[in-house]
Amino acid sequence: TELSETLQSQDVFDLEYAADLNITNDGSEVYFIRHYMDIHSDKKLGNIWKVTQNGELTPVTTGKHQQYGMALSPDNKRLAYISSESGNPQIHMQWLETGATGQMTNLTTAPSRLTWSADGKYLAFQMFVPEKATPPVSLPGKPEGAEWAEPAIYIDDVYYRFDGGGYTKPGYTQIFLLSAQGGTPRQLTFDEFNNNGAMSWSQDGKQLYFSANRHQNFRLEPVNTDIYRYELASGEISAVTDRNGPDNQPSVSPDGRYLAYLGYDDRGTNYENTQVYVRDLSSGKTQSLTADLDRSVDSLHWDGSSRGLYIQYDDQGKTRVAYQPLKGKAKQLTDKLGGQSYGRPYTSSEFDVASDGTVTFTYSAPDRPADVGLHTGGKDIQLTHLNDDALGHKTLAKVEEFWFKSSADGRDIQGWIAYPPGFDKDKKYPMVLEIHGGPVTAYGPHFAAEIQLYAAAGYVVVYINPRGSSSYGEEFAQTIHLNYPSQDYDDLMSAVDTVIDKGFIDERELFVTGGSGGGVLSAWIVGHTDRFKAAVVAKPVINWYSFVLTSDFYPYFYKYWFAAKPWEDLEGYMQRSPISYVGNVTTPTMLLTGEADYRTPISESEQYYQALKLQGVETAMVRIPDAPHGIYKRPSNLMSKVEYILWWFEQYRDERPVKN
Ligand SMILES: CSCC[C@H](NC=O)C(=O)N[C@@H](C)C(=O)N[C@@H](CO)C(=O)O
Repeated sequence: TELSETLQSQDVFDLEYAADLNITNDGSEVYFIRHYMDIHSDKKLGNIWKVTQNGELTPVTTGKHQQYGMALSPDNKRLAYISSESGNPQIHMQWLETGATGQMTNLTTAPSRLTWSADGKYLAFQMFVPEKATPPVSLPGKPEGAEWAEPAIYIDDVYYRFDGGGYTKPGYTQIFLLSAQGGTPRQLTFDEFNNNGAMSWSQDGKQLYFSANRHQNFRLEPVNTDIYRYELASGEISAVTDRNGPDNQPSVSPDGRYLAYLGYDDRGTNYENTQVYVRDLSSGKTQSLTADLDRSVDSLHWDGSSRGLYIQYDDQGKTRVAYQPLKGKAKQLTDKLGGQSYGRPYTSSEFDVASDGTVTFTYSAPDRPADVGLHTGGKDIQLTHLNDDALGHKTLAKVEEFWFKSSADGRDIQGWIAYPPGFDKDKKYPMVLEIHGGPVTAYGPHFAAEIQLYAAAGYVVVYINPRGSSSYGEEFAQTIHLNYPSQDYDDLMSAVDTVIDKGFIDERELFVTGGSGGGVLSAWIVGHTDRFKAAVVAKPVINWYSFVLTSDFYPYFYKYWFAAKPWEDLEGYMQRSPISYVGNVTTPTMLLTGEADYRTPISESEQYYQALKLQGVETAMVRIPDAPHGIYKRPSNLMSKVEYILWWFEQYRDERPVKN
């Protein structure tokens, strides 16, 4: 295969994908955000497009903007969305019959969660309301015009920085009401809670349901959200749910009788199945519809007749939509969802449903990021082909599923092999083992620029869902509760052995990389075996003690991933930390992390780098300036990541290019 016909790292700027799918009531049209990568700003931008059932595409908005958060009005005549075209994010509206568009707000911070009332007269939305920060100290004696250093920053909140959001400012997210005619939004909530979960109106418009964590100790009980009811007439807020555990995504049925929501009883483990609950709003009687599913439901939409719900959940690396009636068994509709996580092959998708039951969803294929798909008449139809222009003439890696037994206990584990373009089974290839993070997430047969680029460089790429991954049920995910890393290491090694046994891998040319939880496991691997020629450990946790005390979401991590606080169980923390095994490492190991990663802070990578230096192991550190945990979010950072990983591996290939 000619090199020009395979994927090159700069091609990531040509990728597009669909998001924010909104289907019209009659199912004839789907509005969606067509995301694209802007090579000048190095950012993902997006405009609204419309696609009909026969695949006819029309632009709805245009311009180099970030447009998102789209919500089609109940009568399908207007489209509300958030756009940054005036310089900062504002609510905009388009009247679809005339194409007239208006900026509806002049807000000082970014709006989110646009939610139409059933009569189309109002939009509820949320916005952060800053509070005045008064530093406890002010310096005396500054002469007029003097240029002193920036003032010291005083912090006293539990959450003082968030990955991807930077250092926090004092204040809370509040709920607002905007007339669909525009004008001044009215603030509905004022208290010292983040009223920031999903919202749903009662059908008569008198109440607004929302989810939030409004417990006094909410900062240290990070997953204990509940559903609340806001009375528009009085401003009164009352709790609808009250259990220990998350309750979110409230959704009132079209006939106004029921409230559906998602949640689980918090048993303090690393994972519980998220179930669908339905409450009869007059009797208060509540039932779980998915207690027997043994999968986590990620989203739901009511059937137009209020007789059941369409639900989305991950299953063995794929994402499904099923119809779950209020009484009786679920009916599977499609398993073709995915494609929104275009860097690595995580499950990531969304769907919407028309009144007649036509389902639109993000259509996944291993060789394309998310397109718009439709499920109608029992069939799946791919409505858009957003990347055929950029990728259609390229030879991409074929992705093949395989199952194998883990050497630890014979457990069945699922994985995928991505074959280099022009693959010949009679030749021997180098292998890259690529490991996902989470750790409770799932990879699947979805497009991933990183996997495709390693394959385009000539590697057979192997990725699996080791024990602890989601999409296989509660027992599988809980296997690593207080036990990570553990036999997931054996699962990974068994995958390598299984693929070697197929006969086309050069056993001397094994490489390993992984990010975040996958960084933990790749560092664990080099501390436990020397069978890999080189490794790249991306954005890892190296030392659980320091991770819990530097990561943004620390009240969660110490509580759900460990039996005690770090100082109460030093031995347990260190026994599970890759740093404890650095003395065994001989594999050349490079670190790669964003400097603004507040999830797995770069200090984790620095510890390993310095330890490897002290050990005399070949190492290097790649720091990506300003990049948060999601390194891939700026296309050039995704390019840097892949180019550095491939470069590091090439240094240790037998027939390698001359080292510069
Ligand atoms: C309820 S927060 C749990 C942590 C969170 N899990 C979801 O992915 C997380 O951020 N984990 C990181 C340590 C991690 O491994 N992230 C993965 C997957 O998102 C990554 O590849 O970045």
